[in-house]
Amino acid sequence: MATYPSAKFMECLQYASFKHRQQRRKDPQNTPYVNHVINVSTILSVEACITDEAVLMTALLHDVVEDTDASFEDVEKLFGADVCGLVREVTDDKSLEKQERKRLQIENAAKSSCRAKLIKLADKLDNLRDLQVNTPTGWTPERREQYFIWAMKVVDNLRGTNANLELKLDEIFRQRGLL
Ligand SMILES: Nc1nc2c(ncn2[C@@H]2O[C@H](COP(=O)(O)OP(=O)(O)O)[C@@H](OP(=O)(O)OP(=O)(O)O)[C@H]2O)c(=O)[nH]1
Ligand SMILES: [Mn+2]
Repeated sequence: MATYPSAKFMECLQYASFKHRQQRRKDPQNTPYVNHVINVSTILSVEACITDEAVLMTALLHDVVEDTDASFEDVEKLFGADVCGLVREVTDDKSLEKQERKRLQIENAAKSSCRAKLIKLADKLDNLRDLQVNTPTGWTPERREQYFIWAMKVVDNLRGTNANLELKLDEIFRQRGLL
């Protein structure tokens, strides 16, 4: 009989918390960055009832290549090709201009695999929940509002993936007057 959480899931949690250890979120409380990736994995497990372990592990690793010195090769060596392929799907190319990265998130959302779409939905849900209560340091109210508008365009290209997550996202968009 399988026991949970698995050793590889725990290793993933440890790796993510180590790699993000020096990063903080942009909220006024300077929350440790790892709280965000734990939230994304927890949303998928608790709110979306996902049991696909590679998806839950990738949620923990979804910003590790984008935002730390970890490489895809490191992730593949430690956690295998399946998880690494998913991390690739949810990683922005930081060498591109910010505007282009934002445009590509909208465009690439539609082309993503179903499993990557789940992680992208949970990622946006956590970021938007945070934005409902916080304005990131240095952001104007307009920039915060623009994030909701842009996030809805990304989410629109992820639809048909998980009814529960999409309902929760739509409730936020409704509250902002976007739906
Ligand atoms: N809501 C919120 N976001 C924060 C906070 N700290 C860091 N972020 C990150 O900031 C990004 C949004 O800021 P932008 O200025 O639009 O984008 P940038 O950081 O990529 O330049 C989000 O990335 P994203 O591309 O939308 O997703 P991802 O990078 O998390 O995958 C989010 O992860 C915070 O305290 N609250
Ligand atoms: Mn994220």
